[in-house]
Amino acid sequence: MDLHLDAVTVAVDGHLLVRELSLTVGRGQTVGLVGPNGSGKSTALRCVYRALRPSRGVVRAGGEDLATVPRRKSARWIAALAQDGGTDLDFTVAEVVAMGRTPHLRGNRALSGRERELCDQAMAQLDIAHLADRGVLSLSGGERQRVLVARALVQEPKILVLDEPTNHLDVRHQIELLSLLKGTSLTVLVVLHDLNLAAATCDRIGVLSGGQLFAAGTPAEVFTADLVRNVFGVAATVVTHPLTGDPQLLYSLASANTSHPTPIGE
Ligand SMILES: Nc1ncnc2c1ncn2[C@@H]1O[C@H](COP(=O)(O)OP(=O)(O)OP(=O)(O)O)[C@@H](O)[C@H]1O
Repeated sequence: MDLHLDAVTVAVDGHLLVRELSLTVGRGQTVGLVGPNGSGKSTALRCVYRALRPSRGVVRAGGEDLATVPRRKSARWIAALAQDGGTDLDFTVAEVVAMGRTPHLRGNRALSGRERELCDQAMAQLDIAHLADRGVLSLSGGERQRVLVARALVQEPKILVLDEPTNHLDVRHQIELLSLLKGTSLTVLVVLHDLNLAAATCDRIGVLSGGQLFAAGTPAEVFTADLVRNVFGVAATVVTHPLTGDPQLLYSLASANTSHPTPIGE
């Protein structure tokens, strides 16, 4: 299922948080959204998983305007890992993962054998099977993050929306999660702060600055020294990864520009 943001604008209390954002994630593609803190990435994602309704513009999934799709139906299509996702209640890991099936359940129906197998598979894939009976409140940040990704996979969505999914993850789990995203046939829109991991993972990149799309294209098209300087205010050298051919950015601490770049359009 493809995902299309068409001139999405979000205004809150007179502030434009996202302006005229148009972005397409083709079926099965992984598109990364990058940009400085406060540039509107999470706000854009919230419009996709319907935590927020755009003030103007349309979000379409499979050609249908999400604003007109019943919530139960879109909950089956779209799984989200939000920045502040999770629960304050001490469910077990297995229970939280099984909650991913909620949009598919009617009444009090118990999980089928296939659904339980799906949960076990996701827990094994995210390396949390050994934590199945632990309360989620006792987990480390990275363990909890992996539980939430497993819950999203168990939902068997067509579209996966993830806001900084590598938060709290050690380097092995970051690589494992992003390899999983790269290998999946799902349509994925993911916010990432690590530009090198974004370049290695994503088919296409959208760069937000000041709530607007500053650039979009393949990682090689987008990640140039000029762009990184203009958008992030940082000097970087772009090299090609010797094994994968992906563009990778080398930074030097001495090159940090402490004056923040001016948001586009101001
Ligand atoms: N309800 C609100 N009222 C006013 N401003 C808001 C509201 N929600 C978000 N903002 C502001 O909108 C801007 C965009 O926020 P958003 O969370 O989308 O940024 P982001 O690019 O995801 O940032 P980060 O990289 O720090 O997670 C920020 O400056 C934020 O303070």
